[in-house]
Amino acid sequence: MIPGVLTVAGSDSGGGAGIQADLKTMLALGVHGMSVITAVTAQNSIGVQGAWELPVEAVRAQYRSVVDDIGVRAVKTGMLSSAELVETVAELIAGTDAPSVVDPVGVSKHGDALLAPSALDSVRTALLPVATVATPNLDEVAHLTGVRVESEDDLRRAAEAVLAYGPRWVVIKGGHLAGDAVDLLTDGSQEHWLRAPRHDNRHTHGTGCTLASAIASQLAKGQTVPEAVMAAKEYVTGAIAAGFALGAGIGPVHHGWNLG
Ligand SMILES: Nc1ncnc2c1ncn2[C@@H]1O[C@H](COP(=O)(O)OP(=O)(O)O)[C@@H](O)[C@H]1O
Ligand SMILES: Cc1ncc(COP(=O)(O)OP(=O)(O)O)c(N)n1
Repeated sequence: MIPGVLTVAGSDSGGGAGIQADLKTMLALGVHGMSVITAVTAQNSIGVQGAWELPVEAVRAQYRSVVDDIGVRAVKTGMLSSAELVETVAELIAGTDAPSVVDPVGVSKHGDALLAPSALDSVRTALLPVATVATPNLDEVAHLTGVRVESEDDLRRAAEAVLAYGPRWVVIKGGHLAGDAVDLLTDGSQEHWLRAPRHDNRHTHGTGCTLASAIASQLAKGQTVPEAVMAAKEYVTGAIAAGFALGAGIGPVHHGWNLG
């Protein structure tokens, strides 16, 4: 049976990040992707031109439709926009018997806000505690914990600060540091350093969404968290290497790079 994976995230009209990146990743990794749309963005390679949240009852209804009938083997969250949506999604995940990958999306690559500042506390106190794996980037770590990562040496301190909010595992994404693309996966006792060569490719729109969806896809196929994160890192590294120009700005990663 093909395992089902659910993404709870915002729509990116340009197709590089958000729901669109998640569903493409899931197809490329051989799982059945399903979606709960939390917000719609007007977005392209140069930025986010507009964003509209869906009502809480629309999010709840989409989630119940999928989980109650089809069932899910893993859940991934992305753009949640408001405190009310963060708290609703946290409650839904807590009641679902499947691993969850929480990408605490705050701001797009172009600096456009995808989460209200007033929602940060709900991410800390409601969403992170129900995450199997949290995948913050360095900017999200700084906003959530106050820890500023300037080099690889700071990644362990950042991971400890995020783990204090309760996710079982955390991947601190060091993608915005100079040098190799190094991420740290830890549950507080085991540590796995994931290192890949930095690809000198400006077409990196959607890297974070792609990594988190790939982790959820591998978990749905029965891998352990370390196995899933290592396989996801390999997938996102290949997708970045094959990223391509589209529009006038930052193009998307190539989600189908592994399909031949
Ligand atoms: N230029 C790059 N070359 C190789 N890997 C990269 C590059 N940029 C980011 N990554 C990797 O992509 C993944 C997503 O990280 P990042 O881009 O920091 O996330 P986000 O999109 O949330 O800011 C991480 O595994 C990171 O190490
Ligand atoms: C709708 C939507 N969700 C999430 C993001 C952020 O995606 P990410 O993978 O972190 O990629 P960049 O925006 O950093 O390229 C988004 N842009 N839109």
